[in-house]
Formats: sequence, structure tokens, C-alpha cells
Amino acid sequence: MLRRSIDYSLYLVTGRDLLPNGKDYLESLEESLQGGVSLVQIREKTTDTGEFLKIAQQSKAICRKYNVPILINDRLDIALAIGADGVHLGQTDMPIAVARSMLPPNSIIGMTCNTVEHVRKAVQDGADYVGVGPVWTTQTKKVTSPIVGVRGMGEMLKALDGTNVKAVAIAGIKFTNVLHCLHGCVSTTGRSLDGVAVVSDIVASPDPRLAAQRLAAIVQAFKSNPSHNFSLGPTASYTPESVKASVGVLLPLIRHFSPLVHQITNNVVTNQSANATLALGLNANINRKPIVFDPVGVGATKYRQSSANYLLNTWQATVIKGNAAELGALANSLEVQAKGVDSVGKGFADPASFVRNLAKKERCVVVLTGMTDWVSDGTTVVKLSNGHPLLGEITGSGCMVGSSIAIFCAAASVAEAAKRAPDAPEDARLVRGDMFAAAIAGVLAVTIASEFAAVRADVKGSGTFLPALIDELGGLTPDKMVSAARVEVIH
Ligand SMILES: Cc1ncc(COP(=O)(O)OP(=O)(O)O)c(N)n1
Ligand SMILES: Cc1nc(C(=O)O)sc1CCOP(=O)(O)O
Repeated sequence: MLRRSIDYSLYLVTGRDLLPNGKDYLESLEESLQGGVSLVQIREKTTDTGEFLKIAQQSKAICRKYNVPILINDRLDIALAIGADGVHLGQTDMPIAVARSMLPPNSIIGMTCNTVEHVRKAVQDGADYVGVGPVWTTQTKKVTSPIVGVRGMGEMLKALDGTNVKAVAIAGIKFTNVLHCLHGCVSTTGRSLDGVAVVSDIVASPDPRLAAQRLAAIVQAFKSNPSHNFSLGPTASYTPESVKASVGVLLPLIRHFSPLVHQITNNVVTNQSANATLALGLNANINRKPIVFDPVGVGATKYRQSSANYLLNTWQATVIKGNAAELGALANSLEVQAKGVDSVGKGFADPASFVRNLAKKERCVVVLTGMTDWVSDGTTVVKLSNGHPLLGEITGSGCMVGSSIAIFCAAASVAEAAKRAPDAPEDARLVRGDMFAAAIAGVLAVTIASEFAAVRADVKGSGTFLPALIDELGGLTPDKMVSAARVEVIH
């Protein structure tokens, strides 16, 4: 039998103990519905049955006014008593089949899932939706299962492929991170969330209407185009000519906008990275938009590995840049070995597939550096064949590439922001501008400058190469970059 269609976009789970002082529960619920809450779950963990029943009845009357379905957390008896639209069950609650046999036909049953196995079981048992998480930590409840993290959600969502079971993420979701959550929680097969479940960001707000409105606007915008990434999107078809043209456009933007770039770098290369940044035309400072992550020597120690994972779960990287050993370690691949922070051996047998898969998994642009550089947005792969062996003989050339990528990303993002009308509708893009082209331009700036530097008469070896490289970075022009760039596009 067909179940009614539910809009899971903004799923409010109630929490009366979080209401601001003096705020009435029913008034808060009604305001949140006016703000765009599309589904409500009444969650009362310590309330007596009689009071729970009364609250559920009153809540149902308000939800009906806005034509929004109401579910009950854990308690089938309350759901049956008030004629709710369904229940939300936890892993230790009543099995779905038993609940289904007791509830009216077409009732909605949701199940909490903390692992891929939970999701598979919930699908098998006939859940209508899964509440997947915890995405982040939360103050609202003592969560006993490990944090799944945004990067762990893809595998859980993938387990829903081929089913009609819906998914909402839960725990720690707020206006400030909801877009990160939606962007990051997409499987490699393209399955994204149907919505987000939120308690405190709405309930604890003195203005729940506004709290719901701003969450709903982002969720709706994301759902209207869930597949976009940091490039021009899956429909954009890149060619060597279009890539080179973008690179040519981006370089003057750096000098025009001189965006601020906040660099957190290691002590060995601080000076050099700052010099490269300045040569390209920037003041190193704070810019809060694109994030370029260079996981230096990530495979070398457990501490580096756990720090990288922590950072990647805390914010969404726009670009991850590394050598074969670093990216191999991030991807848990044993194909390439490291020696200190350097990569040894021949590299990946199929670098194009490697970068494409990692970019898809991490939901960002991936840059694999080496003799040949490979860049992917998860769909398209670009192979870049510029560079000079002297680059490998100076320390920190990889960090310089990271800085250069950051500069181009900042310029592309600031230029896009300048074009945008102040009242333009929310488009749910974590970073605006073509970050794929920017990452490519960042790599090419250094590798092309290295080619110009290496052939200068004043360059006798790595010692004289470094200042010449900085000079050549400062002297780059769009024409020089476009005519020197060796770009192949692999779709
Ligand atoms: C949408 C959604 N997802 C998960 C939960 C957690 O439910 P449960 O595991 O039953 O834990 P309690 O809510 O009972 O503490 C939820 N309520 N809603
Ligand atoms: C009810 C609930 N269940 C969770 C789980 O991980 O299973 S987290 C949670 C509370 C989420 O509250 P907030 O939006 O305030 O972080």
C-alpha cells in the first residue's frame, strides 16, 4: 500500500527543557511551523504518560493547522492514542515489524541508525526513514554511539541506494553548519540527505520562526540542486581550452581584488609560502571562504592522521592537495609509500581514477602533486604536465603550491561574491566560484614559473633557483600562463 508522501526537509524534534526562559512550548512549536518546519517529532524522555498524552494532543492540533505530520518518539501507545502519523524508534526500542503490526496502515516509522549495518537492517525491516548520525556532538542528549561525522555519512546513505527509504541527519545541526552537513553528507553514488533533524537550534531560540526559516531556506536551496560541487557543476564540460581560459581570467583577479588569505603553515616554509603569496599579489591575512587543506606527511604518525580526520570532519575542505603518499594515506590506500613527508616509488597505477574517487568521497577538489599533477572535482580529471625537476630540490615547493591554490581560490571566490546581488536568493553553495579552475590555476602558476626560472642565466642550481622562482611567480601574466600550460582533460 502506498504511504503518504512526507517532506523531511526540516524535521523538528521537540525538547521542552531547552525552551528559553518564559517561552511557551506551544507558541514556540507554532512559530517554528510558521518558519518552515516540515515534520515534527514529539520527544519527551522524562514526562509522565498523562502529561505526554496531553502535550502530544495539543501539539497535534497545532501541526494539523499547518498540515505538518506529527510523529511520536519511542511511545507507540501515545502515537495510537492521539492518532499520530507515526513513530520514531531507537535501536533498543520496539522492533519495526511489531510497531507496524500495531499501527494503522500507512503509518510512518523511522529508525535511528548509527552504522551501515543499522541502515541495512532498517531497510530490511521496512522503515520509512532513517535518522542517521550522530553527525556532530550535541549538548541536547548524552549520545552513546561514536560520532559518525559528515565524512562517515556517505557509506550509510549508499546503503539506501535502490530503496525508497528516506534519510535525515541528526545531532549538532545548526544554521551555521547545516550547509556543511548537506554538502558533505552525499554518498559516492550521489545519494544525499532528504532533510535534517534539529532540536536546539530551533527550540532554544527566542525566535523559532526565524531559526526555522533560515534553516529551511538552506535545506530547500540545497535540495533544488544537491549534486553541485566546487566546480561549475556536473553539467559543466571542461576542455583544455576552457581550462586555460579560466586560468588566464583568474590571475588578474588576484591582483584586482587582492583577497585576504589566512595561512596556517609549518615553520620550515613559513617565509617562503608568504613570499610566494606576496609575489602573486596578496597580503596574507584572514579570509573565511575557501579552505585548502595540505595534509603534510599525514601518513607518518597516528597523531597527524587523527588531526587530519578531525579537521576534515570539522569543516568542509574546498581543496585537498597532497603528494601520492599523503593522499594515499588519507584514502587508506597502501599503493604508495612515504619517506618522511615525501612520496617514494612510482605513484598510483591509475592516478586519474584515484583523484576522481577521492574527490567524490571527500566532496571537494583533489590535487595530486608529483612529476605530473592531477586535479579532479569528482567528475572531471585534469592532467597537468608543467614543472621542472628543480622544484623537487627545494624544500617547501609543495607548500608553495598549496599557498598558490589558496590564493587563486580566494580570488575566484571574492570575484564571484562581487558579482552577486545583495538580495540574490540562497543557492546553497558552500563556496561560490569555480574552485576546480582555481586549483588548476594555483598548480600551474608554480609549475609554469618553475619552468621560466630554471632556464634563466642566473640560475645555477637549487640555491639560485628559489629566488628566481619567486621572481617568475611575480612576473607571471595570463598570456604566459595560457601559452605555457600543458593541460589534458579526462572525462
Ligand atoms: C530523527 C531522529 N533520529 C534519531 C533520534 C534518536 O532516537 P533514539 O535512538 O530513540 O533516541 P532518543 O531520541 O529516544 O533519545 C531521534 N529521536 N530522531
Ligand atoms: C534526539 C537526538 N538523537 C540523537 C542521536 O544521535 O541519536 S542526537 C539527538 C539530539 C540532537 O539535538 P540537537 O539538534 O540540539 O543537537
